[in-house]
Amino acid sequence: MSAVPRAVATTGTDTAIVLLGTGVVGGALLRLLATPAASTLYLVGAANSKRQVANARGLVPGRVAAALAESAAGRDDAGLLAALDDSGAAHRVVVDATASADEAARHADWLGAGYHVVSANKAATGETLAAWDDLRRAGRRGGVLYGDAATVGAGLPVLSTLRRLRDCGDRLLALDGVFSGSLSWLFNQFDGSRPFSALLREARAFGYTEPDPRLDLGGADVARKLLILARTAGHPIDTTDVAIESLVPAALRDVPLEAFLARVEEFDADLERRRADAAQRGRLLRFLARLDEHGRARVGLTEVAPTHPAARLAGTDNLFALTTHRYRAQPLVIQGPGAGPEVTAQALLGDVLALTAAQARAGV
Ligand SMILES: NC(=O)C1=CN([C@@H]2O[C@H](COP(=O)(O)OP(=O)(O)OC[C@H]3O[C@@H](n4cnc5c(N)ncnc54)[C@H](O)[C@@H]3O)[C@@H](O)[C@H]2O)C=CC1
Ligand SMILES: N[C@@H](CC=O)C(=O)O
Repeated sequence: MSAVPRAVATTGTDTAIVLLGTGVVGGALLRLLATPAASTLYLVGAANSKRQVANARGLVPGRVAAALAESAAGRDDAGLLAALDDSGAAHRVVVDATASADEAARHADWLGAGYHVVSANKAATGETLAAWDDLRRAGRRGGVLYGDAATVGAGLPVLSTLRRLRDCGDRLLALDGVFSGSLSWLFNQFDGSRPFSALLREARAFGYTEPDPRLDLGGADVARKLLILARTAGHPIDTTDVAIESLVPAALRDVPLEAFLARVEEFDADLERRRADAAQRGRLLRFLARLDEHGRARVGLTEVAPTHPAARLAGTDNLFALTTHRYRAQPLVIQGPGAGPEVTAQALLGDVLALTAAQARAGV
């Protein structure tokens, strides 16, 4: 068990956290928790899908992976929440770095019970409008905050910008761009020199894709981000309002993940044909998202000219073009890496630090 007594007693102003998910993003957050930037935080619990460790006096982030491997199998969120309660910390935070719909469905309960939630998991805010509304009500009831910076653009300052514009009375008119780091990377590389399937395997190895890459390739991950952005901007749109083009061949949509991963070559023929056809017209393929002035939303593969802003992205770059009432002659554009462990973990840490600071300012 990787527990060490904390060096000092709780001051009443510090922050205890439990971390759900110790994969690509959660693992990077554990590394960040060992840096001076996180010196006011202490980790009292961590879990993967099968095991958990908890100690109200604190865990050593660098020893969590080994402690999980040594622990008995079994998961129970109640044990992790008990560690938060027993910690005596002023601020108790659940960090969700899973892609689990079950954990996402618990966010509202945690908020209602007075735990702050910081999430990279989009399944809570990016699915039904009813779930979105529930979260907001629960946060108000519990008097706590919800950190969502990691859910869009892997922490690029998009949601914070939309909130600021909205606070100033500005209104989002349209939203355009590339909202997926993995799809950006894939189509930035896909020039016919290597099969799409080989690139997909590489993107997964880099940690850019969702645990199940069909969420990316099927457009659902981009649609979730579009919904989160639109709702944050005050447009109450629901999942059924987004037209989604899936790139996943019908035969691969419902097979188990392992079978899907063994058959990704089935993407190659169709995508290579689409790429070559576009190239003949002097155009490139990009996976774009758009919300127009009439509230119509679409995500899908689009042919763009080489001069299109999406054609000039590199790496995992995301691009968000926000056309608002006050930015209507030219959109406000935010661009930068939109996937990857370090930037996403930093977004989670930034949210934990920001909510602690906000509570301190409010005298909580
Ligand atoms: N990889 C990236 O660049 C980005 C990822 N995200 C989001 O971060 C989340 C995690 O992504 P990755 O770290 O890439 O996935 P991953 O597959 O590497 O890690 C997921 C982790 O969650 C754990 N897990 C699954 N169900 C759990 C449960 N019920 N309780 C506790 N742990 C559970 C798994 O055991 C694993 O440790 C996803 O929601 C993803 O959308 C967000 C922005 C960027
Ligand atoms: N799989 C996602 C990761 C970040 O949300 C993406 O590709 O953008």
